[in-house]
This record gives sequence, C-alpha cells and structure tokens, in this order.
Amino acid sequence: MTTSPYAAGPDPSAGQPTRRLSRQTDGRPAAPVRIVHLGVGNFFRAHAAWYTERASDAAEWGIAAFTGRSPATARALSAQEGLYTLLVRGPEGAAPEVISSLSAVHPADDLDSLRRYLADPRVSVVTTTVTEAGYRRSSSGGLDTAAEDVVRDVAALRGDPVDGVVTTTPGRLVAGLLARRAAGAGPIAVVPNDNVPDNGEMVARVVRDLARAVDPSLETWVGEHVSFVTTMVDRITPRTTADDRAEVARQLGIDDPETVPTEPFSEWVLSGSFPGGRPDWEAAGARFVDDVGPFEQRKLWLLNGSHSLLAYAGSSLGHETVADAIADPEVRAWVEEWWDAASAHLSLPADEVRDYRSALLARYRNPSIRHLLAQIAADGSQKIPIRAVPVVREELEAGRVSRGALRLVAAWIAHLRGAGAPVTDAHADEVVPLGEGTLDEAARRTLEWLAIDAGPHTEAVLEEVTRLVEGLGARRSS
Ligand SMILES: NC(=O)c1ccc[n+]([C@@H]2O[C@H](COP(=O)([O-])OP(=O)(O)OC[C@H]3O[C@@H](n4cnc5c(N)ncnc54)[C@H](O)[C@@H]3O)[C@@H](O)[C@H]2O)c1
Ligand SMILES: O=P(O)(O)OC[C@@H](O)[C@@H](O)[C@H](O)[C@H](O)CO
Repeated sequence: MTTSPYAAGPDPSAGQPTRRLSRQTDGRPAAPVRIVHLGVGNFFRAHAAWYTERASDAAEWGIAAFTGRSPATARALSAQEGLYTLLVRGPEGAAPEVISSLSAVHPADDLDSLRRYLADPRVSVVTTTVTEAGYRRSSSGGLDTAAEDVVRDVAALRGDPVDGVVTTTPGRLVAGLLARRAAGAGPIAVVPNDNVPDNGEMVARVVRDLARAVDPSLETWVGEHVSFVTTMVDRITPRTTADDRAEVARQLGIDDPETVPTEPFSEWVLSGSFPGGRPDWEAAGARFVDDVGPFEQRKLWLLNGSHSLLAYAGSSLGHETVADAIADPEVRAWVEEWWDAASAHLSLPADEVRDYRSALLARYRNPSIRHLLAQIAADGSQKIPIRAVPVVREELEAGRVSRGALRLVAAWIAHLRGAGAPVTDAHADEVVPLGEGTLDEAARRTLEWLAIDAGPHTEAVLEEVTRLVEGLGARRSS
C-alpha cells in the first residue's frame, strides 16, 4: 500500500525535490465518517488509524479525528487532507506507508463538528488516545470533580447542554453524547486506547460521573446506549525526528511534516460490544477476546513497567534512549530483575512469558527506533501506581521485600529528587514535594502516597528503597 502522492512543497533533504501529500494525486477518496477519535497523537496514527486503514471494509469507515488540545496537528494534517506517512522502522530498515483513514481532522475546540458527528446515526464508534492524565481522574479512579477544568465543564453543560463550551476529554465525550441523545441517533461504542488497566471501565466511570453531575437522566441514557470497550494496545511509537521526515523524502519524494515513526510489531486486543457496528479490524490483526486482563497485565507490567524503569534509572545514568539504556549491562540486569518479580504474578504459561521477555529485548534494541527516555518518564504520577505498585504489593503478599520491584519505585524517587530526565507531570505540584527532604523522609512520604502498606515489612522496605536510591546515585557518580 506504499504510494507516492504530492503537491509541490519544501525540501527537507538536501536539495532533493519533494512534493506534499494530497488526495487528488494519492487517488484514494476520504471514506465516509463513521468513527470519531479524540487525541491525534503519534500513537493513534501508528495504531488505531493503521488498523482502520488495513480493515477489509476500510472504504466504509472514515475517521474524523480531533486533536487533544492544541490546533497545530489539525492544521498540518488538514493541509494534506488527513494523509500522513507511517514510517515503519525495523532492524533491517525503514518502510514508509501513506495512511488515508483520516477523513477529516479538527482542532479540539471545534465542538460544533464534534456534536454534529455524534448526532449522526452512521457514526458508531468513538476512540480516544489522550494520555493517562487526559481522563481527569482523581486518585480514587473516579472523575476529579475538584479539578478546575472539570468544574468549568460541568457548569458549562448544565447551563447550556446544546452549545456549552467544554475542554476536558470527559467533558467533550459528554457534550457529544448529549447531542446524540437529543438527535435519537442510537447506541455507540467508546474505545479508549491508552495504557490504563481496565480502560473501558475507567472511561465509563469518568463519563458517568460527569453525566450525572450535568443531568442524572443522561447517566441512565448512557447506561442504556453506550458500550465501553476495554483494550490492550501495543506499538512502540516515538516522537517524530528530522531523520524520519528526511527518510520519507528520500524514499517517496514526499515532504511530510506529519510523518510518524513506529516499529513493525503491533498488538490490539479488545473486549466489549459494538452495538452500531465497527470496521473489520481483525483483518489487520486485532483480536477480540472475552477478557483483556491477562494480556493487559503482561503488557503493562513487563513492557510499560520496564520502560518506566529504563526511563528513571537509565536517564539518571545519562542514557538518552531505550536502546542506549538496555545496552548498559547493569541496567539490563535491573530490567531482568524487575521482570522476574513481575513474572511471578502473571497468570500466563511460563514459556509464553519467557518468549515475550526475549521479544521485548529485541524490540528495545531496535537500532532504528529512537525512543526518548524523557518521553516515557512523563506523568509518573499516573504510571507508577499502575506499573509498579501492583507488583510490589503482590511480592509483599508473597512475603518478599522485592528488590527487583522496589527499584522502580526507588528510581522514580531519584527522578523526583532531580536525577535524570526532568520531571514533567500533570500532578507535579503534588508529587515533586514527595521527593524533598532527607532520603528517608522522601521514601516514607512516597510509599505512603503510593498506598504501599508493607505491614511488618515496613522498615525493611524503607531500607531497601533507600539503599536502591543511594545505589543509583553511587553508580551515577562512579
Ligand atoms: N507512544 C507509544 O508508544 C504508545 C503505545 C501504546 C499506548 N500509547 C498510549 O497513547 C498515549 C499517547 O501517546 P502518543 O505517543 O500518541 O503521545 P503524543 O504526545 O503524540 O499524543 C498525545 C495526545 O494526547 C493529547 N493529550 C495529551 N494530554 C491531554 C489532556 N490532558 N487532555 C486531552 N488530550 C490530551 C494530545 O493533544 C495528543 O493528541 C500514551 O499516553 C499511551 O497511553 C502510546
Ligand atoms: O505512552 P505512555 O506515556 O503511557 O508510556 C510510555 C511507553 O511505556 C509506552 O508508550 C510504550 O512505548 C507503549 O505502551 C508500547 O506499546
């Protein structure tokens, strides 16, 4: 499906003439919009948009994508009529593919278009990829009703359910669902594609909480008309670099500022119903199962957990990318130790776990993927509780003060205390102070914030965490 379309454009690669993407020359018309997506980041374009492109019925399923916040991506993608290049980077080289499944791209604040799409009975799926922080959850998992933007959204929709101006993802979903209910447009599926356990129930909860706050009868309508699908998503997709854009120019003669680099591996496991229909995503390799839980636990603990360990421990040693960090024998040993701790609590056959671990090592070592540790380090407040804490707790329940599991917590504490990648966190005000003061104080405060109650092992856990933070510091200065 590699194509070479274009209208004249600037040249990003040393004098070589290049063209810009356009549908006229690409030859593929935009499919009718039947899917709405919120959050047009790189991952969505490497994953759900790619599966939709590859569905056997792709010509019937166009996506209207909305940015998460800023309008820049909508402007850039609209200028090329939704087309963009996916650059699949494997160890053997890079293969570009022009993706055409985005039929329209809108800025986040184009609420009229969002409401219009959701009021259309032909639209039957809403997907989201807005990062863990985008769902505006409180630490209890429900909607953060104290957050200022959430308070504003509730007031706006109470005051004007038809035109109220909202900014959060739950607010935008509820605004769209109000329009759908008013139009009698029928049932719809909401499909979150972020790395959050039980993400279907997670988004159901914030939507119901916000719906109830706006209009209790809407919560009932949501219960009857909206299916929340749970997913496990996997495809390592870094930020775009100038090299990616130049590679596309070199291979296809296209200047595509919206190029998205990704790896060859991809996985999408879904559970839930689609009452209004969906694309034939299985044709592209998606799997529909009764229970996503075991897949999700395997991926979140083994992949994302080790990613976070690499991000905090690896960056504190001066490594910049996943490939750099995993090449450091000591860091690799820490990853193996983390995997040993996590693997003990996975409900999957041992040989499957072993194969998954060795496949992960190969993916991390992929020399043509430049995945920055600083990107993975962002929003630890949302990630450590789901990536590290369950394994620490399982180990404690098995009577073990697990060095392999606690190192991830220790590495995050070192990060909060200034080591390695800078702290970028939606809850920085809350978590940066956790790392302040003496190391003992920081460890106690952080374990309490993470609700790690080690009971009789409390002092042993504190000692281990302190030793591990010091160990990282010692390696740093050696
Ligand atoms: N990149 C990967 O390798 C990968 C793989 C699997 C899953 N994911 C999931 O995808 C998410 C996005 O990753 P990405 O690589 O596309 O990142 P990205 O930075 O390219 O895109 C993030 C998107 O989320 C939106 N967003 C961010 N904060 C938001 C907020 N508070 N409210 C609303 N929208 C918000 C942004 O506007 C953007 O559209 C991750 O957080 C993760 O849960 C990523
Ligand atoms: O995307 P985040 O920020 O949730 O986490 C960073 C990485 O661990 C993650 O993006 C992985 O690359 C991805 O989950 C692989 O499928």
